Amino acid sequence: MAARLSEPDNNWTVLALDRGSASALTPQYEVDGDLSGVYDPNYFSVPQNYLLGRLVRNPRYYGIGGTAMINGMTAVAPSRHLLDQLWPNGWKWDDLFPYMVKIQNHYCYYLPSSLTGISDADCRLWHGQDGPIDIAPPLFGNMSDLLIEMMNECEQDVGFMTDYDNPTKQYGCYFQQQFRKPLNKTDPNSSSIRASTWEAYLKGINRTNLQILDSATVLKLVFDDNEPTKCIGVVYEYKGQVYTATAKKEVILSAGVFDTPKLLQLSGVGPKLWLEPFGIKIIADNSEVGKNFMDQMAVYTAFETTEPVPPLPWGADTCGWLLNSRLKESYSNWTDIQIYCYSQFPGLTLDVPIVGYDPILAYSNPPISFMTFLVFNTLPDAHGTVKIQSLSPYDRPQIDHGWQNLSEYDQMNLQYGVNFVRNMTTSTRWGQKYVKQELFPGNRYGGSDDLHRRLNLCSAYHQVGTCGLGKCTDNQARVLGIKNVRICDVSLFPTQLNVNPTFTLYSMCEKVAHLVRDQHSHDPTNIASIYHCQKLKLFISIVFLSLFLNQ
Ligand SMILES: Cc1cc2nc3c(=O)[nH]c(=O)nc-3n(C[C@H](O)[C@H](O)[C@H](O)COP(=O)(O)OP(=O)(O)OC[C@H]3O[C@@H](n4cnc5c(N)ncnc54)[C@H](O)[C@@H]3O)c2cc1C
Repeated sequence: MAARLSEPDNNWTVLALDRGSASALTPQYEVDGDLSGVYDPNYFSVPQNYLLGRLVRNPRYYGIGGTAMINGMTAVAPSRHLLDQLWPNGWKWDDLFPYMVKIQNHYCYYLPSSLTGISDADCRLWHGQDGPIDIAPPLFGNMSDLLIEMMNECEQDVGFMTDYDNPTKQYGCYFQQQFRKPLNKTDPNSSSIRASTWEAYLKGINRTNLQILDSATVLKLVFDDNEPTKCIGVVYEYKGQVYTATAKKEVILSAGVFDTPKLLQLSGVGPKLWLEPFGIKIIADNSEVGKNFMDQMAVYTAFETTEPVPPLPWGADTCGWLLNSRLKESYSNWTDIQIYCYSQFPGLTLDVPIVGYDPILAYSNPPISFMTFLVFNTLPDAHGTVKIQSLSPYDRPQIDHGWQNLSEYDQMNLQYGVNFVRNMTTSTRWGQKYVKQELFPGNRYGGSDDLHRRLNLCSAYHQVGTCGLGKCTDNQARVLGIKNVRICDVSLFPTQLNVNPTFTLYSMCEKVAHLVRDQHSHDPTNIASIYHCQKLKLFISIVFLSLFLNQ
């Protein structure tokens, strides 16, 4: 957002504020692993009844680039049908698709289709080449027999997708595509780094009209004394001092699914009933701020294999499925289950104490080959809330996933996924050749899949929805009830997706940048001015983007 809005032809100045430190920009975060761990800022939920009182761990990352600096880098387009049926006008597939193309620099343009699995025609139809974000496909030429045989098995069973971004065929099994930048585009053996938004949009940019300030924590929004619903900037803390950044045009909140609703609520924008007990002056009784919180849910299974399961070339996690549980008629046009298989447990040592993952497998470091299957219910019924629990901007909000009593659908969807994995590993030719036995849950819970779920269900880390389009905002992403504040992060999702969120998020943010540009390029008050706040000249932020005008 900051990069787009500070493009020279806009003639605007932008200030990007992020509470994280500059350590994000060290080479450690350019490596491709999923770095999420106990040292990240973990946002825990309140106890969840269905989990027998366990908390849900929600890792985040503070720093420029956000949580995508520690994520699994999976790049996947959403279902065309889901957007068309469930998303508001202006945000259907045809509206977002141009931006999906705009973000991409896809490797189907640089490598032969025998390696990428994507034909030249499909490459041109579904992928972009001029965008800032590198997307690396799996390299079919460099795969082990185990993976090729899995692909063949899938092809016969549920179908294999060589390109899951092709919306005419988004069902079945796949090898993962990633936000990944090989250092030499045309060399399939090149080493590669994480293609984060930092790397894609901001690294190396030197613009006098863009200031990026890390270690700057936004405390609240500032409103005009004479026009109480008009936002005119933000208050933030930087190196122990408090400053006010005045925004000539807009503030754009991108603090994520937990902190965006928290900041709105602390600023007096949210459900009156939630804010009044804290004595907060109500600026706008927007009853949707912090509601509609949705997280995909995940359970793990593990199987002993006859040989080690290699990662894909470029080190990507191995394979996955997009499936339909057929439990809901209204979801029949898109998938509602995603299954990942990993050559081992992702973050094995990290989630163990928290999600209750089988301690025997986790701590004994078994001298055996095994693979794990992670089953996601991508579109759960369960909805929760995110609300402030104190007046301190440094406190995390109270997070309730709404996993108190899971609906029949939510439980059966997960069961369908686990049954599918069991069938794949025991009844197919591939399973009989490569899989020895179920390690987890195995008979750990006396054969009870319900207990397995209750003791192991965890977040799939795809939390969305706490200031959704068309509910909490208008369909231009402007927060209802106040002026000059827009959202651009996963809180803006009006529904869950059938897949991982960031590919869609980046496309949405490109669209939001477009909307901002459209609105203000016709604004007759587009007059030059630069504001000084104590020691700083002010412009706009990514995390809290205050749009200004240039001189
Ligand atoms: C372990 C893990 C693996 C994942 N894997 C994938 C994957 O493979 N593919 C995928 O698509 N998605 C994945 N996700 C999900 C994805 O990473 C997130 O949905 C996405 O990064 C959220 O982006 P966001 O911009 O909404 O928020 P964030 O990325 O969380 O950004 C919020 C930013 O706001 C800043 N901030 C917060 N409060 C303040 C404040 N008061 N003042 C100033 N700054 C503030 C933070 O420092 C942060 O930089 C994964 C998530 C996790 C945790």
